[in-house]
Amino acid sequence: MTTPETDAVSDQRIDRVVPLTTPALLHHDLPLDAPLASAVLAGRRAVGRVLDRADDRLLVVVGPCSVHDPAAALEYAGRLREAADRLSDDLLVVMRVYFEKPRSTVGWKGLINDPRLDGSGDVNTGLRIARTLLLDVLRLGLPVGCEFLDPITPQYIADTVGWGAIGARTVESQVHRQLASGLSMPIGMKNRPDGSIATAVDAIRAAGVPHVFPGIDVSGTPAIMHTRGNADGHLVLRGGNDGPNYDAESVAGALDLLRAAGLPERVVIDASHANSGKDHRRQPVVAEDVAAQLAAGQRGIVGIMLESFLEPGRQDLDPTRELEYGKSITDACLGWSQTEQVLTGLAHSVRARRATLPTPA
Ligand SMILES: O=C[C@H](O)[C@H](O)COP(=O)(O)O
Ligand SMILES: C=C(OP(=O)(O)O)C(=O)O
Repeated sequence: MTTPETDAVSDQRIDRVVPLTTPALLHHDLPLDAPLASAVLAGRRAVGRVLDRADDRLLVVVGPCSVHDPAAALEYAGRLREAADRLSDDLLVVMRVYFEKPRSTVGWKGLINDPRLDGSGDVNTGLRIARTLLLDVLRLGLPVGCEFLDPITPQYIADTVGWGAIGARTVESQVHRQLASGLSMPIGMKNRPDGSIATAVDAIRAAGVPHVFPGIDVSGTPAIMHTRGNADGHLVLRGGNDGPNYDAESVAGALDLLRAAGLPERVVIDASHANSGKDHRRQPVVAEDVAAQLAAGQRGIVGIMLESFLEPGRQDLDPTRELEYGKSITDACLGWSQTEQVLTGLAHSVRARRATLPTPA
């Protein structure tokens, strides 16, 4: 029996509750068929081989800071696919297809949360658009990379994902470390926004072992998840409040921390975020420095992340103005032509690094 008192206890700050579709329903409507599932598995294996240095190519996670217009993202994917094919001897290209944006304070939280870009929060539509695009990008022949932010959304989309990230703002969170321990793909742990690398190293260790925690299963039913641990965790250096951490000295320091923790000595360098001061024009500078480290024989750098879209820069989400096609509404991105130049330069440096290694007998 409810009374005014019992009614007044719960959900006092919940304005509305709207039913959410289940993961199983979304999978039913938008299935990952057998050929696409094979492509996802091949992508994950390829990433794993680069991380383990069984493959001497460079992992490149490249694409928009966030997807807000699936048509533009798909056009981008078409261009990236051609570049990825051309450079596939040296680069393993994964497209950033980011739908969940962690905000420093407030702001648009990504296409899953708000697909209409107007605060209406139609998550059902957001999930549907996101899964459709993920399948489309896979069909084009590119593995996809996502940040996992919400602990519920992975059941809706994670089957399509070849590489995942836990972001700088959530890397210390037990919820996200547990989540990573159960995710099926390699997960990059970013250093904290204040620059703490030790926190990301802790996250790799925490996600590397089994956990038990409440979650939802694919039918949407509350479930107790018993995970196996994720052995493919790795560090992503994205710079911090006190400056960048992509330089050779920072990389060496990060590799030392990993060694001391008994973890594989491998890092991915994020050329954007605090490594570029969010100025897209600095991403090529970071990439050149990384390329020089590779050419000098640094094998600890296994990958790089670039924020890139069709058009350079960024634009504000302003409801009174039409958005410019192919331009980021979150962080500033490299434009396409510059992206191609950066990718070509990285491929050269991978060849130079290969030349520094002894030829196998
Ligand atoms: O990658 C995107 C942003 O850097 C991240 O979401 C934080 O953005 P904000 O500081 O503008 O909120
Ligand atoms: C939010 C992101 O990065 P970070 O967590 O490093 O700020 C991102 O890569 O979109």
